[in-house]
Order: sequence, then C-alpha cells, then structure tokens
Amino acid sequence: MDALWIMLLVVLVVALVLRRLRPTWYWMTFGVTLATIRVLSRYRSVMDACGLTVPPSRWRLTLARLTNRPPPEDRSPRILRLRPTATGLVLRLKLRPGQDAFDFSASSDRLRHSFALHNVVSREIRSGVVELRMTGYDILKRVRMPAVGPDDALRVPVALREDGEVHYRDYREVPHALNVGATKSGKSVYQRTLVAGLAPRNVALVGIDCKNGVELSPLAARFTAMADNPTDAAELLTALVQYMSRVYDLIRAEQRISVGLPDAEITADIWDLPPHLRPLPVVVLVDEVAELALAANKAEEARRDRIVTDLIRLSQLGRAAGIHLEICGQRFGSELGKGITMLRAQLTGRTAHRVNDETSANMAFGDISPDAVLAAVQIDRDRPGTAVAGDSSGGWTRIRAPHTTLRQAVDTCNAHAHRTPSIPELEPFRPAVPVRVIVGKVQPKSASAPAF
Ligand SMILES: Nc1ncnc2c1ncn2[C@@H]1O[C@H](COP(=O)(O)OP(=O)(O)OP(=O)(O)O)[C@@H](O)[C@H]1O
Repeated sequence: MDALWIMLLVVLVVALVLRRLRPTWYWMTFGVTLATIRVLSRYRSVMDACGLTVPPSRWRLTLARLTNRPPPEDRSPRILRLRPTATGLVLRLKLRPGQDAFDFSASSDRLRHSFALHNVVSREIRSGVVELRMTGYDILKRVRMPAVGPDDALRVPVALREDGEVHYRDYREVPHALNVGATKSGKSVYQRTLVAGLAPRNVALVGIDCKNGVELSPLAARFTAMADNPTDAAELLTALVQYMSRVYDLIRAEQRISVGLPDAEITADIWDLPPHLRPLPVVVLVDEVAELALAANKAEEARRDRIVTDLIRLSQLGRAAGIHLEICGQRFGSELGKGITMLRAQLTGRTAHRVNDETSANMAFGDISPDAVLAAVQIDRDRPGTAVAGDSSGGWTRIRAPHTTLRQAVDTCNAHAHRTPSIPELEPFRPAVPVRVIVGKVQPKSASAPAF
C-alpha cells in the first residue's frame, strides 16, 4: 500500500514539474487524457452556462406532454468528433437549428475558462458544422515549428498560429503583403524567417533595406539584387518595372490564341507558361517603407514620387509576372504622402506586430476587421514576434514566428547561394558577396542560375 502511495506521489510530482518546465511533454503524457475527460464530463453544463444550447423542439415538448413526462432539457450541439493533437484538442460540433458559428467565436473566452484550457478558437467548417480548436498550454511562449513536408515553391511556413496550426505565407494565394509594427516588435525577425524559408526554393530575392542594409545585407549571398539607400532603391524599382514589361512580352508571345488551342493552355500569367519558358518568381522585400516614402526637399520629392509610383505599378501588375511585394514599416498611413493608401490597398496580406496606438493598427486592419485592430493593440510588450495576421477577407489569427537568429538565416542563405538566379535588368544591383574561405578552400561568389 505504501509503495502505491509513493508511486502516485512520484507521478504527481513529475506531472507538476513537467507542467511547469516542459508543457509540451506534460501535454503529451498527462494533459491530453485529463483534458479529454474534463471536456467530455463538463460538456453539457458548460454549453448550458455559455448559452450555447437551444430549447427542445415542439414535437419533443408535445411528446413529453402526451406521455406525461417532465419537459426535456435544452439541447447542446452534437459532438461529431473529439481529436487530441500534439498541442490540444479539436472538437467538431453539429449546430442545432437556430445556432450560428458566431455564437461560438463570441463564447470562445468563456469556453476556455470553463474547460480550463489555454485557448479556444472556433471556425466554421461548413454550413452547420463548427470546429473548436483548443490548445492545452501556451504554445506561442516558445515557438517550435512542427516539421512540414516539401511544399509548393511559394508557400512558406513562417509562424505558428495560436490554434497550433502552421501559418504559411502563400504567395500564390496572397501576392503582396504588408507587415507593420512598432520598433522592437519583431518585424525583422519575421522577415528573416521568411527569407530563410524562401532561400531553399527556386525564387529570386530582391531586397530594399534603407537602414543602410543592416537587416538584409548579411543575407546578400541569396539575393539577386539589393539596394541600401533610397537613390539606389529608385533605380532598382525602375529596373524591376522594365523586367516586368519583358515578362509581359513573353506571356503575350506565348498566348497565340487560336481556335484549336485548349482553354487550359491559354495563359495570362507566368504560371501557365510551359516550365522551360517560365521565369522564376521574384519576391521583393522592403524594410522600413517610410525611408522610401518621406522627402525633405524638392529633389527627394521627385525621387519619392518615382519610388511610390513604381511600387504601385508592381503591386497592380506584378502578380501575373510573378513579382511579389513584402513591405515592412512602423506605420503605413496617408502621412507618408501621396499614393501610399493606394499602395496599401493592393497589399492583400496583412500582419501587424505590436503597435503603440490604435491608429497604427488601423493602418493594417482598419479597412478589414475591427476585432483584429483590438488584438494588435493588445499584444504584450514582452512577447516580441507575436503578431496578428489577416487577409482582406476579414479573417485573422494570432501568430508568432520562431526566433530565427541572424546567424541561422545567414547560414541558410549561404548554403543556398548557388540557387541565386541572375536577372539581366537587375545585374547592376547584384550585391557584392565577399569571397568566403571554407575549410581551406576558396569559394567563388555564388554561381548564377539564369532566371529566364
Ligand atoms: N519571434 C520572436 N521570438 C522571440 N523573440 C523575438 C521574436 N521576434 C523578435 N524577438 C526579439 O525582439 C527583438 C526585436 O526584434 P526585431 O529586431 O525583429 O524588431 P523590429 O520590429 O524589426 O525593430 P526595428 O523596427 O527597431 O528594427 C529581437 O532582437 C529579439 O530578441
């Protein structure tokens, strides 16, 4: 008997220690079973307490009256499935008549308290079916990205979502994106994670970093072109617009629509071109857009207008030519001058790191979702890297990128330097990569693979 008590005590101590120090292990060993028991045993009372039940139907009431039985209780949504995951539980529910997916998202905070789980996120799967994704512990405290298999060239896992899913930056779905956040909020780490994710893929990277190149030039080995001041940036963007025209000429030359040509072979963008003719996609990363958009005198004003006009043209026409914009800034509002709001309207993907005021959050989400504005303002100061990510469809989620160090990103870029394509129009902007000496060998500058 004594041995049994000692064993139980040891298990309890181990569980408490794991819960504090290794929440992932705690969840996998004890947490998942305890949470499943808790959710199933409290389910009816929690639904009732959260106002997620519906009164019994008329025929049930009539039947109870006819058979002289007490009236039936209010009904909770039917559980279709309860699935444990590595970070929590997924509960799929069939709604009762009169219920709405919004009822569940509005009650998610009440649900998480009632089930004693860390977080509950609800989403509609299809008409009448809602999924509650519950996480058992704070998975954004120390982000560990789950292993994801080889994927499409332009779908990069960049962060972890609060519901335990991977957040992807998918350039085919969302061609251009905006990333705002106060200083020290984690924008550069997010951008670095993105570059490290893109480096092993067949894309051309173009960087504009007017902070004298401090963020992007260490990663230069994987960049086809780079500018570290507004004057070079203006020239680089003009060259990109010329490149875009050449890609459009190529697409037109390949269209040759005739009666006999199958519909599937009529192309209006690079993705429908035959693989041997298809140019590589180009991702243009702009760090701190305000440096490009502000002007102190007349000459700078002319340059600024040229830059903003070229960015607008790239954002309007670039997608079909495989050119994608990824623009970072502390603020992105009309105070940056003419054309900025027009440019912002073209940037479908929105990510807001911690911002200091509601106005800055409005610049990312004001025209999309008021809830997301509130969530961006509430991001904790001691949680850099946490952001609210959304798109223009109104959906949003809390995410946090893994803490990719500059050393990790530099190593990844150097390892994939041989993939750096060369684009003739951008050749004058190719960054000078210092000759690297590796174990006694002299490594030449990265080999140039032709983009097209
Ligand atoms: N995802 C993350 N996980 C953990 N720590 C992070 C994360 N992102 C950023 N940090 C921490 O926050 C610090 C500031 O991040 P970062 O340099 O990316 O901010 P920033 O928004 O680019 O700031 P600035 O605009 O001043 O350049 C980093 O040095 C890092 O220590």
